[in-house]
Amino acid sequence: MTPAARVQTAIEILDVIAASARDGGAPADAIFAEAMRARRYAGSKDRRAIRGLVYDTIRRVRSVPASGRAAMLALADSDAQLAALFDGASYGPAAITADDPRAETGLATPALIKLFDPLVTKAEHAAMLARAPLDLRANRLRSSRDELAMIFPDGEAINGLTDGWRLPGETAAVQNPAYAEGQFEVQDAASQFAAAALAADAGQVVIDLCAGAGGKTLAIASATNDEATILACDTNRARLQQLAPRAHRAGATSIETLLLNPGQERAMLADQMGKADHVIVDAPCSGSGTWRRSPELRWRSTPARLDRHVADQAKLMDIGAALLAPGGKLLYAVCSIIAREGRAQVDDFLTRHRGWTADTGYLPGGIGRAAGRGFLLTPKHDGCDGFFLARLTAPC
Ligand SMILES: C[S@@+](CC[C@H](N)C(=O)[O-])C[C@H]1O[C@@H](n2cnc3c(N)ncnc32)[C@H](O)[C@@H]1O
Repeated sequence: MTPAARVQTAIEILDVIAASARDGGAPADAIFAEAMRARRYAGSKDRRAIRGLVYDTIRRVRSVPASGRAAMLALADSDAQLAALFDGASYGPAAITADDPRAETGLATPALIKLFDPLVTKAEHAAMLARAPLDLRANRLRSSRDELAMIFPDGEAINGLTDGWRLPGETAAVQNPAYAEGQFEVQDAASQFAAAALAADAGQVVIDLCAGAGGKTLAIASATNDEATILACDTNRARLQQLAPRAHRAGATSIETLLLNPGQERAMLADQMGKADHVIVDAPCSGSGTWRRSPELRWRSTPARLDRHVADQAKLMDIGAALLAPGGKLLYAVCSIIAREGRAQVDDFLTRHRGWTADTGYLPGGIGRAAGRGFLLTPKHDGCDGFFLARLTAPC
């Protein structure tokens, strides 16, 4: 493909990504993969170049653009070589005209930035879109961080994490046979801190209320030497179904799964009420802490979607609280830096639930900053995804 044809292809893919972001459809990665399947004539160099153009554009444009072309032109405005490819050649983009619209650039819209936690000042913004490293978590049931260090000598330990091993972002770690052998999982440091903050012990009952594909469930099984009783729940069948093969690979046998029907969570969990030692609510959220990995989430953010997340989070925290035995611990976690999903959510919970207390001291020294009655981790301060955590103790 000519360089101009690659640009035009990237524009067409961006059109689909933008439409999907507006409608809440498939994520950018899936759209890109599908677009490449449909263009078998594109070689690996073409694919790499197109991917670079698509993601550089998404990083540059702050909200869903009117068109792929308007988005690409916003990138071309700061790249003369790219702008020169808009020359009207066949298969390339049409020449730039005086009234060609541009998408707006930046981290996020001013309205969205206003919703950030006060700790997320302007000095934090650049890191929120910087390229992320690849973090691994050694599975103690099959391996150790020292073994990962031998397999991936280019990596480094992660401050505060016994099992974490950090690699350059482009490392194809999952192609290493050690992955199929269950020696490690790919898991951002923030999620590893969250699972460790639960501090569950062997013999205890743990409920992971929003287990998804089980990232944190597996970390808990590893940390408890597979000797806790873990119930992993989710309303998303496709995600939850991924947990059994992952647990098998990891050698974890202490996990049961329960697919919940939305709206019937309490009834379906009736047998478990008041019994758990620990509940983790890793709630659905804006994902605003993960923009460096999924920059197109900025394009998906709307006030209505945020309102829905905030309502779901409150509901799930209340269910989590009801599942706990007296004195049990609720770990609330969201990969978000938006105050309504973090500190404000916890304040509201503590207003609704008298007698509960907010814990401290569950993060390693130097990790996270107090954000109300929880803690906020950010890419700049902590070198991981943006994450809000709060550990709350039920009255005895
Ligand atoms: C942030 S993700 C969880 C990620 C997962 N814990 C991990 O570590 O990989 C949030 C999950 O909440 C689930 N969810 C949404 N509403 C739910 C509900 N009412 N009950 C249980 N799970 C729900 C979503 O399907 C999604 O998998």
